[in-house]
Amino acid sequence: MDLVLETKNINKHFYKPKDFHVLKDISFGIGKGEFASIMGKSGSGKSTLLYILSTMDTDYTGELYLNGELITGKSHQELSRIRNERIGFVFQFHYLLSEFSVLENVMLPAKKLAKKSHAEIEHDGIEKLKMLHIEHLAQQRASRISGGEKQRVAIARALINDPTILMGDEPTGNLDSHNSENVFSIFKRLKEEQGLSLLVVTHDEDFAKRTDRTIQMEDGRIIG
Ligand SMILES: Nc1ncnc2c1ncn2[C@@H]1O[C@H](COP(=O)(O)OP(=O)(O)OP(=O)(O)O)[C@@H](O)[C@H]1O
Repeated sequence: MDLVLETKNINKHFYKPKDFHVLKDISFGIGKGEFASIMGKSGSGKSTLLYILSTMDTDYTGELYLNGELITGKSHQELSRIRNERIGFVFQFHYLLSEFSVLENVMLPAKKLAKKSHAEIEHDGIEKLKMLHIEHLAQQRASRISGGEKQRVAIARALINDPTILMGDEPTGNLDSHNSENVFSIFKRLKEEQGLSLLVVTHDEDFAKRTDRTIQMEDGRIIG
């Protein structure tokens, strides 16, 4: 199977207030079209790992590959481009710009990439909103929509540059069960209809059970 993401022996320490070995020999891969979840107790290292996988943290040893390409060791400028082009990220909180419209929020990462014209980006933005059944909210201010809708806008924004992998750090952590189910269905559909790969940290066992694979973490290690 083609791996969109692979890690080899990732180790990380925090040195303050004292030496703490937070990630220990993390080696695993995510295949194309795979929907994987990461579970583990609070403090087991899930967010720290996701920070490294999303190329935001470069302070570790070991190797990270995206689509077979070694990412470790690249410059911050290169990493910023790679992140914007290939990785979509959804957080527990939506981080939308509240004074901007829904469509403007969704368009932002594509504008930053500056590969397409404004009209093309707008067209893509509407397409993503349609895919998530929220095109009727396009001109609405982000501050004036519901929590569940905001998370769907955040997903649309994460998809605007057609990433190869979508990562989530407790993307349903702030949602009620109805909206959590909605987000799960969207992720499942993205996998099935678009062959998107997904890697989601969750505390929700029901969510994790329904993914293709759950990676269990304990004390900085993968234990299953
Ligand atoms: N900047 C830091 N400096 C020192 N220790 C840190 C730092 N960030 C996190 N830690 C510690 O590293 C460990 C792993 O943290 P991390 O946030 O990755 O856990 P987690 O599994 O995501 O937890 P949660 O489920 O509560 O979000 C914790 O013991 C935490 O206190």
